[in-house]
Amino acid sequence: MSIPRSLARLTPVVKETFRPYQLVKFEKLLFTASDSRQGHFLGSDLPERVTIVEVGPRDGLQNEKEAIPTSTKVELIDRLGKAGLNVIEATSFVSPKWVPQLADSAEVLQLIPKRPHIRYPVLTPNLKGLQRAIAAGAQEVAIFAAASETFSQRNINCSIAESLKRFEEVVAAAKEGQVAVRGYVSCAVGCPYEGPVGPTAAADVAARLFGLGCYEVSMGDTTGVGTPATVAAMFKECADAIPVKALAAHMHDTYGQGCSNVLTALQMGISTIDSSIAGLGGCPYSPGASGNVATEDVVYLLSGFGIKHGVDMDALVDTSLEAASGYNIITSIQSSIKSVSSLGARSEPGLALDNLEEDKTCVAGEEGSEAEVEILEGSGLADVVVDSPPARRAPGGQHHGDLGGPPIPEFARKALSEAQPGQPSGPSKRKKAAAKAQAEDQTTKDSAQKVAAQAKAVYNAVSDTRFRGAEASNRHWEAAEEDPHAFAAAAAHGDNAAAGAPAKAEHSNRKRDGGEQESQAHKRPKQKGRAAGEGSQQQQRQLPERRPAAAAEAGAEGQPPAVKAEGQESDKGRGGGREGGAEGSAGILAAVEYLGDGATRGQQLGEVNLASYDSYMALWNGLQRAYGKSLPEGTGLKLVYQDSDGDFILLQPDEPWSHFLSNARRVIISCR
Ligand SMILES: CC(C)(COP(=O)([O-])OP(=O)([O-])OC[C@H]1O[C@@H](n2cnc3c(N)ncnc32)[C@H](O)[C@@H]1OP(=O)([O-])[O-])[C@@H](O)C(=O)NCCC(=O)NCCSC(=O)C[C@@](C)(O)CC(=O)[O-]
Repeated sequence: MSIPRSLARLTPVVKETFRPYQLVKFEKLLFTASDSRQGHFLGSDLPERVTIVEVGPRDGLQNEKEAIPTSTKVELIDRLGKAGLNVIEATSFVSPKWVPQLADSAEVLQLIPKRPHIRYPVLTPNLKGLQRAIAAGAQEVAIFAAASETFSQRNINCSIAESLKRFEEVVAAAKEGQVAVRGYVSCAVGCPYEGPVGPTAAADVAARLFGLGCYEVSMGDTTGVGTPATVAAMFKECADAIPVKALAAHMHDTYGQGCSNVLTALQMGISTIDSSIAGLGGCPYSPGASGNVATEDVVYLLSGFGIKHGVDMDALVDTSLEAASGYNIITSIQSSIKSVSSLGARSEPGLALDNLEEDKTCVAGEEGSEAEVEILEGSGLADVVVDSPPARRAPGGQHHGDLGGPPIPEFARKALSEAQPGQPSGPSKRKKAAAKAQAEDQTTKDSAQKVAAQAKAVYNAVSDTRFRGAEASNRHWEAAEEDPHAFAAAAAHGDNAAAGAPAKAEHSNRKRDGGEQESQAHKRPKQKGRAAGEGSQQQQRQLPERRPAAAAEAGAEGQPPAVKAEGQESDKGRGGGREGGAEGSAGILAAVEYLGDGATRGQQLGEVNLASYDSYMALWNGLQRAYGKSLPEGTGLKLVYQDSDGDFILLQPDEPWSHFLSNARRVIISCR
């Protein structure tokens, strides 16, 4: 697999993120249902063809912490087009102050080598965005409303009603310019600020957008909290309000429900699915939301049903691996976590169906043939050749992808079982041949042993890779506990965080799980947002103030935000019961240190009264105001705190505030 320089920065992390279809040529792995069952599932008619709207270049890249070069974005979009995706949401013409990652939208749109059969919609939040998009050559735009008031305010700085008024003029102007308009409804089942959203609220906004003239309305499970049950209820209500053909599903995968929710949408007759290459994505204004459902997973799901989608899986997977390695290490780790937890199930979609016809099932290597197993470059596993078909897991069998153990590729498992004395040895044809001629039997045994050895090597190497990853994380942690500054530096530095931050995020979440949960949105099994919320922090520096005016914030411009424990009104009722640390009856004092280089390393800056702040954003802003000017130019401010166990934790934007208050002993400002 050749990896273009501009796209790739192959990291060890990526080697751990593979899914079966990334190792084995797709068509050799896929299990499909028999022809007779194609298009039907549990009594529902599934669409014959699905349009995939690839949103990675927009939804994915809007969230990246590092600036992605324009040329890379253009290359990614072009490769996605070459892989067969014919609707690719290319970028956003939103305010660059709000989403700096997509500030080069005009250049991106202009530079994409346009292919006649491909559409390149772009997001436009207002008339200004539409005008910019049209000037850059857009032929299709998307407007985006929300079913939740708070999200609407946070995302586009206006109420739902105001946004719809705004969109009225956008749609009118677009029509005049013969530009097609798609609509989005964010938070269609849940809101990161308000919790569950009822189906009627979502359907109302969908109907309004459709009424304005959107040819299609994509229902967004922005935070990925939806399950087939809630998603079905939402789509049912929407389908009562607008034609099903005008509905699309835009699912995020925070809880691993993405594909299930996509299937639910398919069962309800929806034939347009949004997805994102490598599962990139999230929304800068939806703390904790993870990526969109991965395009590879959707393609795999569709292929399993024999539903047409027009995408070349191998080209897609190559692009995905390169995108994951070249763009965002953190995303790769998240997708690793995701794939580890569900790898077994993902590898065998057909097994969910009864009455599979053996003969119509493709496997990784027909008998007597060779299935080339493509192993990622540099993993030491290249050029493994397997000449045995894989075992198929009995329904209800163990999922080897579950956390706690490395996934065992199916073909490896089969080969290993063949090598066990007393085990049935492979397909019946081989058995018969062995019975006919002893010489042949000997050859078969030799071959099986060879395969077993190869498979074992694969398995060991896979285990090793994962094990090394875990070990690296542990080492990172041990080092962090010995030297908090080293940890803060590592956490503040994207590359170093690659090995340790997710582990810490998990660690931090485990800790948090024991603490008070502030809202539904925080009650998730694992944090899937950007580790340490770096993107949000970075953005926060550049964004207009959007915190409610009532939010408490001490400290005048240029002054430390709080240096005394007394006299803070907002301290009341907070911080009681905290042991140790500098804490007064009316305040929670935490030392503020600056993690710099050389002489500035570990410099004590002052103290902050944490109880003066009611949110992560308020604290961040206060510290930025107080100390930002004294930090070296270009310093990105990150917050690390030491908790009551002495652990150092990178403060995340969605950390339940009361938990943070009751645990933080020391705040360290780190920089990069
Ligand atoms: C809507 C606004 C613009 C309002 O932002 P605002 O600050 O309220 O707007 P304003 O009209 O007061 O303008 C403020 C400044 O922004 C400029 N401005 C204003 N508009 C534009 C524009 N279009 N392009 C370029 N510049 C613009 C404007 O000219 C002015 O510049 P200044 O005079 O200060 O120099 C802002 O809130 C914004 O850009 N928000 C975008 C947020 C966003 O992109 N969120 C992510 C996408 S939505 C999503 O991901 C969900 C989705 C779609 O995937 C579905 C799902 O998953 O649920």
